[in-house]
Amino acid sequence: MNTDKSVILFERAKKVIPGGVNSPVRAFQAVGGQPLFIKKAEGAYLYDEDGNRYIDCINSWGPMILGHAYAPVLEAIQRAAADSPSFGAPTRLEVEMAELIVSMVPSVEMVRMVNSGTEATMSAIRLARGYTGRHKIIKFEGCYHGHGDSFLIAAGSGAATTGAPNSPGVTPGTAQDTLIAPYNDLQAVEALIAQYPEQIAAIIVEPVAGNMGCVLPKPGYLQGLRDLCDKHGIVLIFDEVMTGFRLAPGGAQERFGVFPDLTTLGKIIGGGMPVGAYGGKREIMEKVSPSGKVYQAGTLSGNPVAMAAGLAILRELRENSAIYARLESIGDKLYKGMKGELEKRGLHYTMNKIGSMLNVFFTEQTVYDFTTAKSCDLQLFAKYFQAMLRRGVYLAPSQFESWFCSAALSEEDIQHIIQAHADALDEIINQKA
Ligand SMILES: Cc1ncc(COP(=O)(O)O)c(C=O)c1O
Ligand SMILES: N[C@H](C=O)CCC(=O)O
Repeated sequence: MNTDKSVILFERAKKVIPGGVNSPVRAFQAVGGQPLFIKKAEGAYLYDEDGNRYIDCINSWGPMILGHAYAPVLEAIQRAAADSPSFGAPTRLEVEMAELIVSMVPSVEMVRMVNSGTEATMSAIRLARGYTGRHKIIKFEGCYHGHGDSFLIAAGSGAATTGAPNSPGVTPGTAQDTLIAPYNDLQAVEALIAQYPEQIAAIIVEPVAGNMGCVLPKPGYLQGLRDLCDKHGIVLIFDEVMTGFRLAPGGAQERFGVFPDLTTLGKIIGGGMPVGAYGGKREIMEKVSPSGKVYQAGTLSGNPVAMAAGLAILRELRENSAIYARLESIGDKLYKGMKGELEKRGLHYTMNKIGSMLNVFFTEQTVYDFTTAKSCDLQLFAKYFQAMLRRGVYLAPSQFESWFCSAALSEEDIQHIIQAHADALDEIINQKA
């Protein structure tokens, strides 16, 4: 595979962009080799600068749920851009977007648009603090909520691969207000609440974690968090930046039937444009400025081009329930096919899956939190990643990320991925022996 153009671009990039990338995980540090520079994408495929084609199993980290260059989204973007890309004033599109989100996400009564998932989570905890008058928050080891200071403590995703889950630059004052518990451990949460009575403003959780690989909540875990929050006057925040509109039209909360006070959204709501949102109970959301005193603002918030793209995709997801059936079936086929290939070889590596999120963990332990996720053989994952890439399958370049399938994958693509997985296993296991 010739990747000369990517090699040259990376050399140029490293001179002018820290690490050569605009987001750390893209640098391939966890898997070796060097990143591919992508020139275009269509449907299920990415094309790099050298013209190589890859089946995309990340889909821009989630947003491209219906595949790349999806025609209704492109048309909506072009129409909106022709009217000028930004006004910095209220628009009809924002109202339609808010109405659509409220109609789809069960616990959201009011919503505020921002520009990224990070902004959404930062704003949500500020709001929870303003609402409760308390300072501390609980987050879970290996969960990632963007790069706000309060969240870069025991963080997953790229932070887990760069060896900096607790980022330098976060002040001790900020860090002391973030309390950490293992994912899926209700007793640890109870212990923190007992240790800091009436001091905890919010519990923020990925209802299905995707930033330590795909890790599912144990039965009763989310309801347990809900009950603890109700008992102790704590705001429950579901970070549905990944799971929102992916696991169901109403996200993980619809799928599990557990409803938070606040929800953070991103990725899919922008259809590939930079968007985030936070929303929830009216009583809490009305504390946001200018109806309330909790300040939050944004020059480009509710940007018309981003709203148009998001509306095009959300309308499709709301109106066409066959899409979710297709996503479930894709996830099932990949899971069964790939698991079958592991079993045929007597390999007991763990696979986790829900809907169209899944991944293979190179550990024999059941993976239910960050400690078990970290038991993976990361070198083996790196070899697997490279072996899949050589076979034209583009995975997230880290063990601590979920796969995100798109509905654009054909039966042929699914079989290609399963065959690539089988061949990659043979290659890396032979190398190991
Ligand atoms: C669960 C979760 N929350 C928040 C974020 C932050 O979103 P963004 O990268 O758009 O700032 C991400 C992804 O990065 C995420 O996966
Ligand atoms: N896990 C992150 C978001 O989903 C990966 C994207 C990034 O950090 O660039």
